[in-house]
Order: sequence, then C-alpha cells, then structure tokens
Amino acid sequence: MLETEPDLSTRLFSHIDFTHGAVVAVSGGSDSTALLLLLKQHLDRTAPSVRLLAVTVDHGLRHGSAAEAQAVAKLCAERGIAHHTMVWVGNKPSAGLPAAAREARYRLLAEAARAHGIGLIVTGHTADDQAETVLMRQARDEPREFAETASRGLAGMAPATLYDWREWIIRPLLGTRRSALRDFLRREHVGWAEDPTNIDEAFERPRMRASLAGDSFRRMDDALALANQAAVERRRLGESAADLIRRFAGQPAIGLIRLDPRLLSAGVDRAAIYALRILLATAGGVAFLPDQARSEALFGRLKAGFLCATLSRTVVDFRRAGIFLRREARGLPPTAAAIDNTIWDGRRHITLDDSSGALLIAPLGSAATRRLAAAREETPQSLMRAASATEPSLWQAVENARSRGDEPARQGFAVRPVVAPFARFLPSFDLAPARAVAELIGAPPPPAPPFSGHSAG
Ligand SMILES: Nc1ncnc2c1ncn2[C@@H]1O[C@H](COP(=O)(O)OP(=O)(O)OP(=O)(O)O)[C@@H](O)[C@H]1O
Repeated sequence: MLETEPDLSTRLFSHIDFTHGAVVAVSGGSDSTALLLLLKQHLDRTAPSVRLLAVTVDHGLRHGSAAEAQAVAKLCAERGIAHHTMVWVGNKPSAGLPAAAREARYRLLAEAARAHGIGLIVTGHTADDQAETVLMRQARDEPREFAETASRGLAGMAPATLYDWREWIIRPLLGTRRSALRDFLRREHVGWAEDPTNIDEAFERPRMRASLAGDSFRRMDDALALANQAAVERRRLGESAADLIRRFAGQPAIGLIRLDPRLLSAGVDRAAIYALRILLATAGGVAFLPDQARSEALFGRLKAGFLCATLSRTVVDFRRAGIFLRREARGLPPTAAAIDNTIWDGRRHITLDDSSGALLIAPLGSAATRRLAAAREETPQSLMRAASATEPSLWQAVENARSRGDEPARQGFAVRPVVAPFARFLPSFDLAPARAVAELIGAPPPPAPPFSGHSAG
C-alpha cells in the first residue's frame, strides 16, 4: 500500500464511475506514472474488484521506447497491476508526425480497452499541460478578430472526451501540478522516464514549456483561469445551440436538414451561428466545424434573403419552404468494395450482414434516386432527390470489382448516421449540441460521461 495522503486520490477520483473498469494510459513519464499509482491506491481502498489495466503505447519512434515500455511493465508487475504494451506498426508519416502519433495512440488505447471490455480510458494530462495548451492556442489565435473562435479553443482540454462515440477518455489530473505529482513519486521512491522530445524546442509545446519554466506560477494560474472561464462559455454556447437545434431544425428526409427561417431572427446570433456550423459539418461529413468568419458571413447573407451557397461540403438552399442543408454532390466517395464497420464519407456508419466480399458501396446517384423517391408534404421533391442521391447504397459487383449491377441491393447492410464533427472526438464541453444533433439525424445518443453526481464539462 502506498503511503500518501489519501485526500489527494480521493479528491482526484471520487467523482468518477469506475464500475466498468479503467485503462490507464501510462507512458512511463512522471505524470502518468503518478496517475497509475494514485488510481491504484484509490481503487484498492474503495473498489478493489474494479478492473484496472495499464497500457503503454510503444510508438517505435525513439531508440529506447521498448525499454521504457518494459520499465512500466516491471513497475506494474511489482504493484500487482495488469499491463499491456501496444506497438504502433505501419506507416509513419514524416510530416505531421506528432499528430499521427497521437491519432495512433488513441486508436491503440481504445483497441486495448475494447479487447478487455473496458469503456473508460484515463490519461495523465496535468494543469501544466492545460496551461501550455491554452497559451499555445492563444498565441495562434491572437491575430484573429473573431473572439468566438478563440474562446472555443481557449477552453483547453476537456475533462472528458468521448472517443469514436464509444469510450470516454478522462483527464482527472487537469487541475494538478506536475511538481506535486513528482513530489509524490519522490516520496514513494518511484522513478520515471524523461521523454527527450519534451525538451526538444524544435516543437511548439516544449518551447512553450520552456518559456513557462522561467516564470512564476502567475502566468500559469492566469492561463488556467482563462481556460475555466472559456470552458463555462463554451458549454453555455453549446447548450444554447442545442436548444436552437431542437426548436428550429428538422430532418424531412435522410440527408436533408431543414432549418426554420425563424432561427435567423431568434435574437441569439452567436448561438445560431454555432448551431449552423455544427449542422454544416454534420451534413457535409466533415470532422471540423467550418471557419467562424465564413459561417458568420453566410449567416448574414441568409438574413438578407433566399440564396444557394456551399460551405463545408454542404449545399445551403434557402427558399420559400425553408433553409435546407444537404451534402453537395461533388467529391462523394467513388464506388468501392463494401467493408463492414466503416464510416462512409464521414457521415454514415456502415455495417454489413454479408461477408461474401461481392458487394460494392457507392452513392445512390440521381438515376436510382428518381426511381426510389417518394413525395413528402411540403419538402421540395427536387431537394429530397438531391439528398437521397448522396446516400450510400449497396450494389452487387459484376464482372470486375469496379462495376456494378443496375439496381441497388435492398438488403445486406445497415446505415447509421454519425454526428461528423464529434464522431471521433467529442469533448464534454460539446455534449449538449452533440446530443441534439444525434436526435435530429437519428444517430444513437452518446453514452453518458462517467461522472457521478453531476455532468462533465
Ligand atoms: N506512449 C504512451 N503510452 C501510453 N500513454 C501515453 C503515451 N504517451 C502519452 N500518453 C498519455 O497521454 C498523456 C499526455 O501525454 P503527453 O502530454 O506526452 O501527450 P500529448 O501528445 O501532449 O497529449 P495528447 O494525447 O492530448 O495529444 C500521458 O499522461 C499519458 O496518459
């Protein structure tokens, strides 16, 4: 049993629901090593039967990374904690390597969690990481005139982020200083690895870290206060946007979102623009929200009257019957072999019943749509057809892998809409609009965050 103040681990973990186990992401650095030992202490005391699995990702990028993973495995063996090393294999890009490594890291952590039936991933991001993140974003945002873009990012890392609409990643150390965690490890006589890339000032974060190291705590405290304030604003903005989506958005046909033009004069432009950005990204199947400035300009033009414009791969068609959003016909995925459990065009999750490998997936297309479309009340039929034509459909492969029969197959697969901008990462700040959009388009609701008593954010 570790000798440390139980108050620290109680404060860090007592509000988290660990019923379904936890994967702890342990790099072997000070923060995640302390996280692991504090969480183990907490669970030993409060819920010893909870499954705890430490996972180290070996990115294979540095000499010695395998030895670091082994050191974590050794510590875990000494402490009676299950441990797994996941190795990143495959192509490693020369450009954008940190982002690719991060992407691979979360994928591998989620794979480990799924393999063990665990729905929760815990990382060791600290208050220092948060301050660095916020200051880096502030430095990048400074030249921009649009305060909203800045304030969304200035919320920093969320205390919880839903990955792939499935696993919650939580960051319980966001309010804890790295120095406190290192003090704890020293008291416990536990060492840690120093990652040389953390001090390599060729990268932005180490530069920011170095610039903060020379400062008093003041600058860091100010950055954290700013993040807290921005997080509150971002949550509020999201709640207002969710409210507007529920009141003013409908889905008259799959792939076709209708906005009631009263949205334009609801008197809450900031929230309406945020709702519009989320819906544009959703309709277009884009992981990022469209640019704030362009969205504001589009909103202004909509206020001026009827128009047809494209933003974020989405056609915005304002006519007498309403404002309609649909995926533009350009740039749809080409005909390809259908693969089970994939996301098609960023918008549709495909599940196949058929494993023959003889099926193709392709946009339904306008010819087939004309045959299938049925008239529906006030929605212009031309728009319903245009929306349907961009939906995925399954075809029997004929002759070679690229050609297909005349009629789409009616069976053999299930299509589930996904909330594109939040499908990979849903920060808890944005839970309200993500839920509203899921209801609107018929996506499953996101699982509730693993916090007892109150909602995350
Ligand atoms: N190689 C690794 N194996 C397992 N977990 C890791 C690894 N690297 C980082 N982590 C997890 O991520 C946390 C943050 O690490 P670090 O600050 O180095 O990553 P980052 O790239 O800044 O974070 P992010 O994952 O948000 O981009 C660590 O405390 C740890 O929980």
